[in-house]
Amino acid sequence: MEVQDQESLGRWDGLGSRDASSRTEAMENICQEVLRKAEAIGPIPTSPPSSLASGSPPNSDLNDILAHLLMLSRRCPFEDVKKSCIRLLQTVQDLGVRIPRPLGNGPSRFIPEKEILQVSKVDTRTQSIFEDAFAALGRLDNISLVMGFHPQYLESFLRTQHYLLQMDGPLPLHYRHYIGIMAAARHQCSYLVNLHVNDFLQVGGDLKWLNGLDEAPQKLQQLGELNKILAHRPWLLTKEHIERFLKAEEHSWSLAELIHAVVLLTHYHSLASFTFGCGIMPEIHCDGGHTFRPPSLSQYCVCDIANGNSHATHHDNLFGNQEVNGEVEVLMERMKQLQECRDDEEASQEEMATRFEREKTESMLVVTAEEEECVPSRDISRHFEDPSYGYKDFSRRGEHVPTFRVQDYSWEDHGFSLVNRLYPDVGQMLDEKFQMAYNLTYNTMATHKDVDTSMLRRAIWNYIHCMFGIRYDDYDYGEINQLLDRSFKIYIKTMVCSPEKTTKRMYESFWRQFQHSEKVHVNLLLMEARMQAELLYALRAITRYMT
Ligand SMILES: CC(C)C[C@H](N)C(=O)O
Repeated sequence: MEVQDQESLGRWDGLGSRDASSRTEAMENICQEVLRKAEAIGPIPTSPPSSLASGSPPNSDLNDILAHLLMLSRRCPFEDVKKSCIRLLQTVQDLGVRIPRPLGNGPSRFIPEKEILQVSKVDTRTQSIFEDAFAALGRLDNISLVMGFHPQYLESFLRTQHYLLQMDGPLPLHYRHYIGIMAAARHQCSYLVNLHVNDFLQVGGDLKWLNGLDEAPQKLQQLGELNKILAHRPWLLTKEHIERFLKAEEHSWSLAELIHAVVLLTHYHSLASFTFGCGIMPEIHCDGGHTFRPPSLSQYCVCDIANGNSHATHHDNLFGNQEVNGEVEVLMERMKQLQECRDDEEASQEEMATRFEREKTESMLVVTAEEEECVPSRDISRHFEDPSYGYKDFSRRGEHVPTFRVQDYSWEDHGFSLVNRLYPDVGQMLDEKFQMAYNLTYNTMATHKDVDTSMLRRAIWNYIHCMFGIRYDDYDYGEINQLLDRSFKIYIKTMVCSPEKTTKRMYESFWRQFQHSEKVHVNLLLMEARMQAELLYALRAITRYMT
């Protein structure tokens, strides 16, 4: 693998104890509380009260605990805790209390559960990363489970996220989660909104703020505009925007606070892309992740009943895969040819610039399909004003995206050192994470081994930057059209620009012969490239303000 020596990166600090016994004790306390509550309910009704018909039984405290126990019984990486949760649920059920069951099959709507869980079971390294993540947050979320396909990356991701959210830093803890909510809400990502609403309340956040940005402090309200621009048109950020933050008479921001906020915003915009891009399911203990209703036959797909399938991939066959045979080989052949031509033909600077401009303009015109509207499970629009301000508003009009030349402002030479100066360890962590995503390879292409995939991975990364107007003058953008086909571009464009519109069909229709782990790998590239692009614009504006 081309990645850095993982051991040298070390484990992240301050993650709490990995010793399971203290956790078990805490679990036992919860268990006893649940039992006490369960007994207090008294005789259990044989026919469900009307509130059950809507899927939510009356005692919501108890329900929360039961939902939590259910989550732990499925997701806790410590076997002993997991077992005691299962036992406890059983006991509660024996008392006649209805216990919840998970909705859906596993962490992703797109990837069969069996494939994801297999990975976490066999690999001891992944197992220990999962344990650390659990110890830090008291949960192992679906995002981490899916990223578990790529443990080196996951480790770097979690270390950064943990640092941004929980370690010493310029912004107070509840602000951090609130900013996460604002950023996720920009993309209607109820999955991330729900997670951070819980965290926000847990660190003492004020319930009132959740009614909308206008009920949050002035200081956070100021971020609304930045959130919007960064998420949809980062090239419009100017030093005047930055100035408004730093020079505000009241509620002004320090540079360090602003950098912290910018990193959080970009982190959650791109994580929303990953969430939709991989079809991440609601967490078991959150809204939409479980139900108290008994299973009803009508909810099953007939094919499931007929063939005992518990996941949805059998629908794949309906598309027929005749025409995709050989897709990988064709792509590999193209890579080989490009490699050969690279050596004997050099295009002029003008020609290279034209190729970039052409690709940039074309990328604006790739349409993201809109047939399947997504329904957010919680009313999150209240978290941000002006919900109409999205990518489509200007892409339809064919807005001109100015060109940003990396030789004038790059992450390596400029952005990195600015972040490092103002929020030291984070610069380092982001840098490691970017490199990890960019360099990660297993030298495979579907079933083929020992393939150098750097050309393909670079094309993906540069295509995303190209959509944001960012140009590398040593890259021949002609390669992109050779390597990325239409359905792949549609997926990329949707996932990066309007992630909430990503559909299962889009996920299935690109790279049909590739493994799910490779599609997740693609998502990591997309997510990190997007984050870096947004950051570059924000940091450039900050630098311009400072000089
Ligand atoms: C995204 C994929 C093309 C990655 C490829 N499987 C590799 O290991 O490099």
